[in-house]
Amino acid sequence: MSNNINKVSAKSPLWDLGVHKYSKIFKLESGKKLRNLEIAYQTYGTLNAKKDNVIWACHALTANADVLDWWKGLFGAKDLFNPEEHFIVCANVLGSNYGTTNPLSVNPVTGQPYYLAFPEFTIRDLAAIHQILADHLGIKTVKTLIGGSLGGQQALEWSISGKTEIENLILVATNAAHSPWGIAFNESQRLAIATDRTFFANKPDGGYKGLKTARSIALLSYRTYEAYNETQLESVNDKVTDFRASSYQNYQGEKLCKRFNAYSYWYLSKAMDSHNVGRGRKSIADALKLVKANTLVIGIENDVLFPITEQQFLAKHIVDAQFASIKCAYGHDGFLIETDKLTNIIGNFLKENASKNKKVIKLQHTA
Ligand SMILES: CC(=O)SCCNC(=O)CCNC(=O)[C@H](O)C(C)(C)COP(=O)(O)OP(=O)(O)OC[C@H]1O[C@@H](n2cnc3c(N)ncnc32)[C@H](O)[C@@H]1OP(=O)(O)O
Ligand SMILES: N[C@@H](CCO)C(=O)O
Repeated sequence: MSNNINKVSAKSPLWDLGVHKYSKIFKLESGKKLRNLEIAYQTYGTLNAKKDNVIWACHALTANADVLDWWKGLFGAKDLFNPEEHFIVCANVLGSNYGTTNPLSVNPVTGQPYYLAFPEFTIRDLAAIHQILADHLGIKTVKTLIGGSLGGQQALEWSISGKTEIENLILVATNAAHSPWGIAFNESQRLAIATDRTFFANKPDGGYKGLKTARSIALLSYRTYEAYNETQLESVNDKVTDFRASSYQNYQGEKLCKRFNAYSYWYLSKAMDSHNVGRGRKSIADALKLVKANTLVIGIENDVLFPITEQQFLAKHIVDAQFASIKCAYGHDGFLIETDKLTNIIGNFLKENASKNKKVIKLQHTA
């Protein structure tokens, strides 16, 4: 975790730790139990007296709690979501190797790391853990909850649970249920990991080569044909081997292996597969009607992993939701990169809603 925790702690006496040790047993959606749950999180800025300036960010598959690092341009000192005005919270998700309880944590029952004995978990479990952290921090209202991709899945589930008041909900490049296409991509990545026999050896770098291949596969769903043409096209026509695109796939695979591990990747990709807001509820559309927040759904026009039809579906079924799309040659990963466009769209949406809310309050007052 980054040093920001200490910097923030020094400024704010309210948060002296970046890890919340949950004292109860955490019951997963599956019914399985997890003891000694630890939630690593980062906060930036100060919670105001009214406790109404909370911006809560949910991260995607391989990021961490340091949202000012991975979502720069949207989150930062001079950005739309800044610690001067807002109290920004970001929690590392269950299963991730950036501080929250994960497959390499010690299982208190055996005294050994879990590895593949870690229980499977769902997006709904991740949402329940955000709730635990909000309770711990004394947060009852979130001004703006935002997430992209797997982060958007969590934000949506948390909003549907209705346990914390969410004023504004921003869903980016995400969906109501993970698609057969998305699950197939994730399964292909897990197949790659499982072909690496070291994955079953229970050591921290187990499945390293498998993870490298998995990231290479995943990248094809995060980028586009155009993006590869733009960045990896050869400048000469006489090559028959050693292509730039090949080197790029290798590089990206290795880059992830240096900061992540195959066990976290395995479990988190399964959590993504589990996402379906309709599970145990009347239908997906009915579940979406439970969202009470002012909602903005943003899609990326050439996203092949979470196609824009999925965000249009969300916007159609969430009551009074607004929809916007952005163009980005990158495709899906554009949600991490196109921060100027996101700032513009989200900034306008929040301004509009602030004036709408003011109008409502004024009307109630004069009535
Ligand atoms: C501790 C941490 O880092 S955790 C937090 C960081 N990660 C996250 O938050 C997860 C989400 N982020 C991401 O998925 C990514 O960072 C993204 C999508 C935002 C950007 O992806 P990037 O990999 O930076 O961009 P892109 O796909 O353009 O690749 C550029 C990299 O590939 C390298 N590259 C480009 N072409 C080639 C090639 N032909 N051969 C080899 N390497 C190449 C570049 O040199 C560059 O390397 P660098 O990352 O070491 O600077
Ligand atoms: N590129 C993202 C996954 C896509 O949502 C990540 O590595 O977290």
